[in-house]
Amino acid sequence: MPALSDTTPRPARLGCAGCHDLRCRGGACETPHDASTDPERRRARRLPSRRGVRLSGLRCDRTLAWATLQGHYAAHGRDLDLREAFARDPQRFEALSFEAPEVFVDLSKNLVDTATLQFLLELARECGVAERRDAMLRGDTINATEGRAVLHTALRAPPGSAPFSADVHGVLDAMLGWVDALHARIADGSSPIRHVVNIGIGGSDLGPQMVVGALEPYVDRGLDVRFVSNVDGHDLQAALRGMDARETLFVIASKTFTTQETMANAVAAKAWFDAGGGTDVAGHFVATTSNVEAAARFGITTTFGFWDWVGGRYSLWSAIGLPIALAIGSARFRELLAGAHAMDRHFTEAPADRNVPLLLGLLDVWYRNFHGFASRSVAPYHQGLARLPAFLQQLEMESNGKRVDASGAALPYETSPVVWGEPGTNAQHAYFQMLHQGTDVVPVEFILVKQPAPGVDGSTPLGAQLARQHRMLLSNGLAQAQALMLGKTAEQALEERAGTGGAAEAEQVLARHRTFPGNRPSSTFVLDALTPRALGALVALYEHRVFTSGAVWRINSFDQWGVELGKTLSAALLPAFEQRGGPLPAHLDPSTRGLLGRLLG
Ligand SMILES: O=P(O)(O)OC[C@H]1O[C@](O)(CO)[C@@H](O)[C@@H]1O
Repeated sequence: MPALSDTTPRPARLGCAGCHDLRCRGGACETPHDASTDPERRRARRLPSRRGVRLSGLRCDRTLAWATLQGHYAAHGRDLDLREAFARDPQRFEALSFEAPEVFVDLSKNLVDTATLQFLLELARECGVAERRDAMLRGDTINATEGRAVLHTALRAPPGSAPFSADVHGVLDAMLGWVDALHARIADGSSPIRHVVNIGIGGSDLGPQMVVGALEPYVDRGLDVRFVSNVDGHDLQAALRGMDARETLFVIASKTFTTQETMANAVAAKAWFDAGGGTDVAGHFVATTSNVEAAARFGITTTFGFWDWVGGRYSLWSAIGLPIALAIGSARFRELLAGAHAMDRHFTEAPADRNVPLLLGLLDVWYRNFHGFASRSVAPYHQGLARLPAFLQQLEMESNGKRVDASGAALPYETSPVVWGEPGTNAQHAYFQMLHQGTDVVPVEFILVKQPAPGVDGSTPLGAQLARQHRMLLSNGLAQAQALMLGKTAEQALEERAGTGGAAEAEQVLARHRTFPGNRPSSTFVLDALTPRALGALVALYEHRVFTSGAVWRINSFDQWGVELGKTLSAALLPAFEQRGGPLPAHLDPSTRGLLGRLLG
């Protein structure tokens, strides 16, 4: 078989080899070009820049708006009753529902009124959210602890409209050209590739995996795209079961190309490929990374690159999106980018009081810091979005799960809520009991998609049945939001069982179990259809929402130092597992030592 790389463009250019700055054309670079080999200089380049930690605006809890919101919460917010609010204001739905590109958002079932939103918008103004957004879009080093700009928005901007446009579109065109060529060869029978296995973890897995699942009806050329992330070898084994090495393309996806799990799985994949009679590693392994040199050392010659200003959890728009493009084709990948760009423009241009990501981020602050709600549940009523909660866990909790501000000062207020969820209707039969009757209030986010997948229509008996099921799905989603808000009184519960003949006392007790407090908040997002464009817009909506709450909380939403300690300790423990039988390390705490003994014994 011809090597896949034969027809491929050269690896993506990653900017100046010395300073890794894409703007640098060599001659203008003040950093000696041999600096990349000098660890001291490399470290120095990563030091926080002063520019990055100089934050505009006030710390949120020192603003006037914060004090106003505290008063508003005590006077109106804490006791706001949604049922009364709707009875008082027949226009509440119209006043509190919003249009963003591709996504309609109903916030009217939340514990807010228009005054709450005005005070929250004032908070955003005092905290300098718009200034921070503009600094991000300009390419300022807002990720100060890593000395990096944050420019995922540039990845989906049309040519010439954002920083690094030539580089971004150079890689994008090369990657999509490569995808088109492979698809053409699959179509004319000259490529045996049938399966793609993306090996990556975190941002190099969750985004592409979520998108490929969501856009399954758009899968092109019948390519079967799978994802392997866990260092647990069962993950890889399960993904490869029944596959033929000659028909398999591996995408090794890692921004750093050093991540333990991904590297281990890549080695295992290579062993599987060799054992399966594969000979052409260069033709069956490609890499998506910002560390082209490491990919080359692995023996990979086809690499699509990206830049240090693309954070892992914001990277599905970059070369990390290769498995998405392989699954749905280049034109639809461009639609995904276009949808995200439309949301970027909305976030930049829409007036604050109609700016949906801004309002959602502020609502998160309201619930977290004033109501004290510690978690939010996301319930997509679409099986394709099954991995959305997992994707959002990384996006939101890795971004905003911080306890110091961007300058390192300890924060006296709470930051990221726990984000969790499952697709409806499955979630209803699992944890919705707690949402309706538990002791904690958990705001819920319902995501409803008006139209079923293309082809689900009444033209065949199966299509008609699936269309009916789609109607069931939507009625379930809508009903759950209704039930959370309306609840059921003890009197209603008693009334329902009137005449069933139960003893009065027993009926009273039962009614208490069958009572729902109601007044539980939810937001409902409505998409017309789960198209690539709509999904792009939805994901960008979440990205900007997380940016907004992070900016109010004054944290660096773009680093992730909290994942480092565990990695270091794991590397220190590994030798004990590898040299089985040797003495246990003496310095360990008694619990870790005891468990280690148990595992090694
Ligand atoms: O793409 P890489 O470099 O393999 O990193 C994978 C993931 O690991 C993390 O650094 C966390 O461990 C994420 O932020 C990132 O998405």
